[in-house]
Amino acid sequence: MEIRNGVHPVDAKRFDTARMRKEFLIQNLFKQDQQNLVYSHIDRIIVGGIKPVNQDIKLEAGQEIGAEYFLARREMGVINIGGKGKIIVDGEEYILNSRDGIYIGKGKQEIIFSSIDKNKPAKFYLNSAPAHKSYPNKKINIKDAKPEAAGSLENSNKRTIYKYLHPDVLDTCQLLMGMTILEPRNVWNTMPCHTHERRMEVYFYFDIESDNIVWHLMGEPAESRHLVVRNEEAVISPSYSIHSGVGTANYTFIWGMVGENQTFTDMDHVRMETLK
Ligand SMILES: O=C[C@H](O)[C@@H](O)CC(=O)C(=O)O
Ligand SMILES: [Zn+2]
Repeated sequence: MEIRNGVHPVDAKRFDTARMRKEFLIQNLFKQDQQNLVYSHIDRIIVGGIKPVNQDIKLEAGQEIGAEYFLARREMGVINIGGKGKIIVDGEEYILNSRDGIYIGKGKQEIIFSSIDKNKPAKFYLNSAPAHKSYPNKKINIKDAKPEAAGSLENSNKRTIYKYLHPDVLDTCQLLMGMTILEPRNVWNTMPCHTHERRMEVYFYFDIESDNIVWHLMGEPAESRHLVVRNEEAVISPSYSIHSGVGTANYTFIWGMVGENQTFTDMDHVRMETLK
């Protein structure tokens, strides 16, 4: 498991492109037949990709977690962005089509990921956070997720925010997770932007076709920086950082949040004139 430390905003001001990418960008998430996890010391979120092709993948804890099994003291959300897949949780089978998600609660011991068709492998994107109470597993189809229409054509940011792991959909200890889909010819996300001092967030961008890119904007509002993000890459966003982006074409992203509360609207909105 790769470990990432937190970054102080005063230090982050001095980072060059390479250092920005080293600290905040997560690349190569999906490695064939491997579990691939990044552990951030920011709220101890784990971000991962699992792409089973020729074999099933059983989720292993690793010494970084210091527990007998991965979810001994954690909870997890998974959204499949690839072909049809299957997750077996302590013997119970869940079939996940593309865009289906699942919440798996603390205490579940054996979690096995597989693809139904190895020519169209599943790609399981996961977020996990510390948890101290066990809530039931639940599969979430995009139709079960709580949708919120956002943006406008005039601002090139017409999109729908689908809340998968959200108090209106199911109970979790702290993890919130969802997927935002931009409409064709709309390229901006989360602008006007916000921070949320009480939660950190991770954005995972996908559906970026061919050689298009997303310019992900981050940093303190008056000290903004960018990361050039390619398909299936994620960005760690500390609480002090804005998280917004503009693509050279439309794209989709999954956001995950952990921290102090689960109030989606608890955002510190940034006025446009504050941005620098
Ligand atoms: O705190 C909330 C998160 O930043 C996202 O849900 C925002 C988002 O998906 C969007 O505006 O498109
Ligand atoms: Zn946010």
